[in-house]
Amino acid sequence: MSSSIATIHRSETTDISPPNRFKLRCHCRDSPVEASLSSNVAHNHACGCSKCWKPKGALFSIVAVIPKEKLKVSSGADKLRVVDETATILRHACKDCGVHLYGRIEKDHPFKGLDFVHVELSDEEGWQEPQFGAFVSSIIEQGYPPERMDEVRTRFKSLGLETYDALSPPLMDAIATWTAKKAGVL
Ligand SMILES: N[C@@H](CCC(=O)N[C@@H](CSCO)C(=O)NCC(=O)O)C(=O)O
Ligand SMILES: [Zn+2]
Ligand SMILES: [Zn+2]
Repeated sequence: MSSSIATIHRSETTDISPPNRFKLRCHCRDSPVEASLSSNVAHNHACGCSKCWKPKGALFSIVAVIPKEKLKVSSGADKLRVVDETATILRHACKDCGVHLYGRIEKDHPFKGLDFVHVELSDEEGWQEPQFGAFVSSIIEQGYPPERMDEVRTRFKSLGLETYDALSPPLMDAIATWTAKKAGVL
């Protein structure tokens, strides 16, 4: 399946050696859940949607993708539960602290094969920096005053980041391409 989006992402991620050096940890002081990542992430972005995990008080989540075979839960797997079994992204959260360790897509979907992760759960440096703001208008759905959206978008701009009310154009194009191929029109 060389044309799948997962393959495209795989070729964009950078291998880190030695494998499993980089760990994401939930916020539990005792026995945190731990996921080990063996490559860097891709398409890191600030997401304003209501479903992605963000620290208390934050307006945006920082979330990126990694091929699912590059992520292993290395500790505390028994503490994970899926937040919403009906969602496209099955977000696996710690039952005790609520932090999302990874989100996996199991259904037929252009991003199947990728896991969604939050690199701020790692102590290490060197992760891909956020590349854009996604689902920015979605913060209004969570109570942010619409008249203050200019401030938010201006702040992104000052950081050199474009803002979108969906994903970035390359990701939206990849979704549309997958859909068109599935429908047989491409
Ligand atoms: N307005 C909605 C948007 C939710 C949404 O569509 N989120 C995107 C991006 S999450 C990572 O970037 C998505 O793909 N969701 C699929 C899923 O959550 O399963 C809201 O704010 O809830
Ligand atoms: Zn926890
Ligand atoms: Zn999101």
